[in-house]
Amino acid sequence: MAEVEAAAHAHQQQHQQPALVFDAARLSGQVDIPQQFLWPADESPTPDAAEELPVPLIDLSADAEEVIRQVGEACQLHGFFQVVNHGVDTALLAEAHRCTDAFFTLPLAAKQRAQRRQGESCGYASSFTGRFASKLPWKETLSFRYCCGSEAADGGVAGYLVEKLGEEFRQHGEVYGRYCSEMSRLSLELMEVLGASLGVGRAHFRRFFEGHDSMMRLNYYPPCRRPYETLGTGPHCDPTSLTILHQDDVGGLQVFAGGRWRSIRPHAGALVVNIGDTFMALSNGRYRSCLHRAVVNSRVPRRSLAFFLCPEMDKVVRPPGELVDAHHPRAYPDFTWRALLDFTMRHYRADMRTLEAFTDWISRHAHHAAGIASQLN
Ligand SMILES: C=C1C[C@]23C[C@@]1(O)CC[C@H]2[C@@]12CC[C@H](O)[C@@](C)(C(=O)O1)[C@H]2[C@@H]3C(=O)O
Ligand SMILES: O=C(O)CCC(=O)C(=O)O
Ligand SMILES: [Fe+2]
Repeated sequence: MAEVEAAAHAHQQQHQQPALVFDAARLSGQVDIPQQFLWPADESPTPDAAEELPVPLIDLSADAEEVIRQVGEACQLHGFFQVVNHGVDTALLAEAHRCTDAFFTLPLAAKQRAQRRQGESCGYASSFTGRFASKLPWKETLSFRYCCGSEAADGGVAGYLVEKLGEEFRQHGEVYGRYCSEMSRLSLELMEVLGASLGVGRAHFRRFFEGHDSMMRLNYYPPCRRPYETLGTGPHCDPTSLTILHQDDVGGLQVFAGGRWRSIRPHAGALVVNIGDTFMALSNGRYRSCLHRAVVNSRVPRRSLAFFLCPEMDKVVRPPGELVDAHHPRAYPDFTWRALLDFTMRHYRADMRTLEAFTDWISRHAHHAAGIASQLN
């Protein structure tokens, strides 16, 4: 069994506790919550509303040079920006949120039909109770794969939902399938902008991500009576390449920038985009993957829809030659997304140091740990 999951399991056995289940319908109303959900004081959110982070709202229909400049500036600073006029129908956004509500308000047993199995990244996870022994996130998630190279036009999304939840979820699966296709289109467009802003041309990263093997995660944060001692999503950098997030109007996303936590206020119709660790490596460290988290509140549930662009599993992650020179030596070794995903699923709880820890791990465990069959750099 993998270390992080084994830790939770061993902890439960050692203390003779029954396996912890995050039954949101029950826990939401309780003041007395299991200690596994309580975060240490130095990591928990402060009651004073975090000040807002000024994240540029980039109009994708504006002048191309201006878009490239704004994206480049944000990515060098903290790696977060928002986009409007992105071409994603607001009715589709609303529909995806409705389907998300319908799923998470089902009885626990019905959601558990899609239970994520140990070592897998897809399926229903109620707070990762089987995976971590402490600092549990106050949320439920449903994750599935969107495979751009798949024969199915929807990347296999509807088929997955029907397989796990039954025929009555086909229509929801089709909605998420359309949503993912739109995210796929938008993320490839953004890859062109990122390539242009890094001076390697529009085609480079678009080509790299053609046939991508991505992931969609629906996050559902129930209200919590102890919002200043819990966290919806703990501090982490996304290990993936590019994240496109749509948050509802509740608010809760915070970014650690300029030495403090600041919030990204919801903006109707806007999508929040951030650079992940894998793109930070592809840009040879030029663009930043930034620490972020989600806080919860005592009043209302919060939803967010996250699309994580990921390369094909065995594609070698290596920056283009133009980004490597005497002043900019290689910041990270070659690796595959399969190896980094495996590292975060089995050996390391994602945080702000994931990429450094992964680099150390590769150097300590021979180069096959990077997923590269024949070359070391
Ligand atoms: C509280 C947490 C949520 C998270 C696990 C974590 O401890 C901090 C990292 C988060 C992260 C980031 C990478 C993956 O997206 C994820 C599924 C994981 O394994 O670690 C998430 C977890 C999450 O989103 O709930
Ligand atoms: O819900 C949010 O606003 C953030 C979620 C997140 O960071 C993630 O799913 O990786
Ligand atoms: Fe994230």
